[in-house]
Amino acid sequence: MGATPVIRVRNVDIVREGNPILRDVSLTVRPGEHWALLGANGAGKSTLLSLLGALVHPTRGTVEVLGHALGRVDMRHLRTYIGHVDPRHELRSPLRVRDVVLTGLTNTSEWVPRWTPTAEQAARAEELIALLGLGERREARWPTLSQGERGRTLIARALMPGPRLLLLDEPATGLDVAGREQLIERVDALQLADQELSSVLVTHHLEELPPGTTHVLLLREGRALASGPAQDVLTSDRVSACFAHPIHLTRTDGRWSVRAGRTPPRERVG
Ligand SMILES: Nc1ncnc2c1ncn2[C@@H]1O[C@H](COP(=O)(O)OP(=O)(O)OP(=O)(O)O)[C@@H](O)[C@H]1O
Repeated sequence: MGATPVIRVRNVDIVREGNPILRDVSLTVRPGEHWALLGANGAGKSTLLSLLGALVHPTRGTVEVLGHALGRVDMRHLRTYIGHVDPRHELRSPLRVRDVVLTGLTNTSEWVPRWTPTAEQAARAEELIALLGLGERREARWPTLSQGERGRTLIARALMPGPRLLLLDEPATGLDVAGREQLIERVDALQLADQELSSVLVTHHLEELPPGTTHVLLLREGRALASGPAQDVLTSDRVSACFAHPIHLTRTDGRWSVRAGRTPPRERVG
């Protein structure tokens, strides 16, 4: 608990066009913690993730990345500590999986002409490709990849510079059940492989939470409804309040599932 937090957000407000989008939100992510941001559509999850990714400034409050305050140091420098997986990644050239992963080092979508990775960098790319379960697809070209393979390629790409924090914005959106399960399995594997890495994952779906999720922040209308260790925060009552709908929550083998409707208190989680 003594280690410098990877991210410390204190009493942040974000106002856009006069509308409050985040209100008095605080969040501290420590090394090795894996957070999930949960909330209904429009709750402010993606806005909070952009703040964590040093992509936007708060209107009020403070954000520190590894002890450096946003606004006092170069945002681009801070971003080198953060791997942000953007599902809207635009790539025009038909690069191979291996080369897409290597563009994480140049922080570009396309391959930078005349840039050559070192042998060590190429080996790291191969390691990440294997870790994300893409070994057999390493030579495949981007346009031929399934959505699930693209998502996992982008996670490997984000990890290339060795960030301290990985941000995942709804990584399972659009995946079929097999694609979703492969993704969760791989996120689980990488969390186990690097005990220092922290992550923050945004989702609406509790079924998509990797079993290694340690902490949860429930957002409702821009406010933190609850925040803390997953087993404390993820109760049927709290999740029902977060989504303004009665929800029954269960946990089996480390994974969560939900169904609508009230159940007798003795059957509820928490
Ligand atoms: N630049 C902006 N100007 C005005 N309103 C904005 C802006 N960006 C986001 N919003 C509004 O802020 C609210 C929160 O948006 P955000 O995308 O962070 O929510 P979310 O929880 O990620 O939603 P979803 O689950 O639908 O992706 C929404 O009502 C959105 O319309």
